[in-house]
Amino acid sequence: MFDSGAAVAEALSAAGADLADEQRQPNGVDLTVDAVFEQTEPGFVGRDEKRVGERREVEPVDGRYRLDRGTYVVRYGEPVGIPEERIGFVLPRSTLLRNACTLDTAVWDAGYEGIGEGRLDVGHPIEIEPGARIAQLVLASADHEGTYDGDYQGERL
Ligand SMILES: O=c1ccn([C@H]2C[C@H](O)[C@@H](COP(=O)(O)OP(=O)(O)OP(=O)(O)O)O2)c(=O)[nH]1
Repeated sequence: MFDSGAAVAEALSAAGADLADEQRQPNGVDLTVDAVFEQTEPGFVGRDEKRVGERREVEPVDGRYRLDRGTYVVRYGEPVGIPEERIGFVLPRSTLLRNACTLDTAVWDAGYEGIGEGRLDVGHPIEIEPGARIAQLVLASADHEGTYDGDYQGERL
């Protein structure tokens, strides 16, 4: 069972997000793009440790990110808080898909609070304005033991 968009908006507002009316959708809340990065060195995923590799921030040109084909990392503009008994998924706005681009999401855990990131795949060059809505967060009911207490807890808050 998924929460209504109003319930998702309530969870984000409780986490400190200042939502515009157009971000409130029937089934979720749109997230905006705050920054775009290109990875410049390998990251590391080991058995016990992990590290995010260096990246370079893409600067807008004449008010737009002008992105060539490739894989980028985006930072979302809103603080997110995933309530207990919920799991979050961030899906791409369909206009991205309609333009041969997409976003990938991992699991947004119950108890996570922070300003998260996602992978933006650009399959055909696209222009995106900083602050534009690019994704939608939905919340579903979920059983869990414990809440998120990992390295990204509280990131960028
Ligand atoms: O696309 C996503 C998915 C999740 N998150 C946030 C919420 C999530 O709760 C947190 C940690 O995600 P995950 O547990 O998948 O990361 P990890 O690499 O396993 O890190 P950790 O070892 O801290 O669990 O990152 C994102 O920013 N982007």
